[in-house]
Amino acid sequence: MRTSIATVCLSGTLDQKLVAARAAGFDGVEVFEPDLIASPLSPEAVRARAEELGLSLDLYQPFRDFEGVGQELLDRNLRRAAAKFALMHRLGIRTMLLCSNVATATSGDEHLAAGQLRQLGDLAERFDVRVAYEALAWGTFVDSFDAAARIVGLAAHPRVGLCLDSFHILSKGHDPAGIEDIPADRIFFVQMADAPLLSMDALSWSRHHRLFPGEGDFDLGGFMGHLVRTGYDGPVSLEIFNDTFRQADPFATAVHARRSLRWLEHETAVATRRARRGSDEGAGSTSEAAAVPDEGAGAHRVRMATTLLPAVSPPAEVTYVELRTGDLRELRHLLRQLGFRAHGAHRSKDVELWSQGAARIVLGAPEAEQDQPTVAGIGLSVQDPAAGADRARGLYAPAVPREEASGEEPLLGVRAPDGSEVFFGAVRGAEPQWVREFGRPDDGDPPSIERVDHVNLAQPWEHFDAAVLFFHAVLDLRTEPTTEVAAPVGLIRSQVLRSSDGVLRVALNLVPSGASADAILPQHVAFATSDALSLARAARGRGFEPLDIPDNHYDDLQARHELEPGLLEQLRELNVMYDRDGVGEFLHFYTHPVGTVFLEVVERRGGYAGYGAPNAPVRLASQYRHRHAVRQVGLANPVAS
Ligand SMILES: O=C(O)c1ccc(O)c(O)c1
Ligand SMILES: [Mg+2]
Repeated sequence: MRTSIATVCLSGTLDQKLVAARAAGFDGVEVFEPDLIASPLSPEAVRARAEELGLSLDLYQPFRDFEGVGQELLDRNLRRAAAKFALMHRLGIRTMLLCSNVATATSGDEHLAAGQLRQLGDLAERFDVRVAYEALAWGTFVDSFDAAARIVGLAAHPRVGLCLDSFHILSKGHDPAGIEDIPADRIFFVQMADAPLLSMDALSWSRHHRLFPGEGDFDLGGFMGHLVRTGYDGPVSLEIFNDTFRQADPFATAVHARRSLRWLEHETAVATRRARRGSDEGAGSTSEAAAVPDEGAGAHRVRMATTLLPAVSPPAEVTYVELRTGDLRELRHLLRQLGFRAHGAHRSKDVELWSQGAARIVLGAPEAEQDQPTVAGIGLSVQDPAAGADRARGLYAPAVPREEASGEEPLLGVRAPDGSEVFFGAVRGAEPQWVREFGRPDDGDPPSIERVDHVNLAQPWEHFDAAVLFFHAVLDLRTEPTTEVAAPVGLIRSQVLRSSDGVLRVALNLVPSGASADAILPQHVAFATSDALSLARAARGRGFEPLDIPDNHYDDLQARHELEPGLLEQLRELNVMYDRDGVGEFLHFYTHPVGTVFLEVVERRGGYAGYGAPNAPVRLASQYRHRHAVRQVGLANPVAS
């Protein structure tokens, strides 16, 4: 699959955009006109730069408001087009994008538009270029790909074809299956964009909220399946108008973009194979060959070569979560109060292990000087660790180097966009083999915590969407609807992703921009228990002081849920929070924050599937007060050590 990216997706200068696109491995770019106009590089210099980098310049865009106009304006539009065709000639670009008219069209007559496009085609022929007509979702008369396809069909000019943009088609709810009726040689260009389902006007949605494939709500794998069945074999390009990516580092965004297309290529390979299942070929090979036999007259012919990624290795267990901080004393203290046992130090690495049931916390010092604790990594056991790591690396996730002394279990690590690590290890009986590389656990009460329930990772604004894509593409975690939580420092956007069986649940939180200095970064590990109240009581017996929850919360709970008085009093006494959904109940309590990290204990009763979202504002306000109080008295949290 040939890949391309519109320069509008990236921040920086035109030259930086070209270098970033190449560095991320794109084959080509779409030159967005404002980027060229603002550049000090001549068109010839841009062409030379692209050649030097080994990038093709696939498209010049956009040309606007051409068709459906009166004769006088048409003449002017043709002169305007001639100037741009001459410019394209200097750039060495063969295809121009023409957006359907949103401003000057006075007629919706498709024969009139087609005749005008035919004249544009004649002009394009003189400059040896071609025109790809794209229906914008907010076009005055032409706002659907089938209308654009009819007009292109009527124009019947070899230099006039279509640009298909998934956003304009899917945002309007149009059925992309109709793409299969378009002759492949009429599809000149394809732009892929994802987006969250929002209720707003299409123009604002398109200009500000597009996302890279795999990050939004559109079925782009299905879209691509229709596309490849036409026989289209041209570039598949990304055109993502998005306020965040316009500000983020272009090199990071380009890698992120490339990962999204690699994922989409895989989904396309899957969709193509699924459509052809039952036919004899394809089942075993990983490459969807370009030369699929023609299945007779009228049959769709797949020509695009798409390659599968190694299969997802679904997590069988979260084997550990790694926390790093310069001062481990407070975390040790909290773990002990919650009933964890210390295994002591690793035999060759500078980390220590704490465990309870199958919940394991690895504590270590930060890689670089850093005072705030962080959730630094997640360990997973999977059936095929090598395949899991290969898939991640196939999706451009950097490998994390790790040394193993002889006899130690190999773990394969990759780095997520925010720098945290995901390690793959083998599934082995009751306990991972590496546990024995630490000391034997000290004595303690029988475990009340069973395992890690979920991990909550704070994401800086520029990594949030990349992290969603990373966890979705690498581990096939599925997104749940995003929620917004009101905190004293601003609105926190939260996105939960989970494996189909719920073994791995990751909640990503978008830290409000500008709030970082004083914000409680919502980063934590939650442990599952079958009896939160007993655990809270036992912890209190070990001196544990939970995060204090205001009485108002309990009064509100009572009003909403009419709890049995006995339960309500226990919740209130132990600072345990409560929620209920259609199927079950949720009891949960928190430690106070240690810097930016805290711990949570959760009990899911009767299949409760959520995370206590209604309680999050209360919890965030308590954490904020705690932090504020700590600051005011200028003390670290009391530590008995
Ligand atoms: O928002 C726009 O104007 C615009 C321009 C060019 C495109 O390809 C597109 O999809 C939208
Ligand atoms: Mg477009």
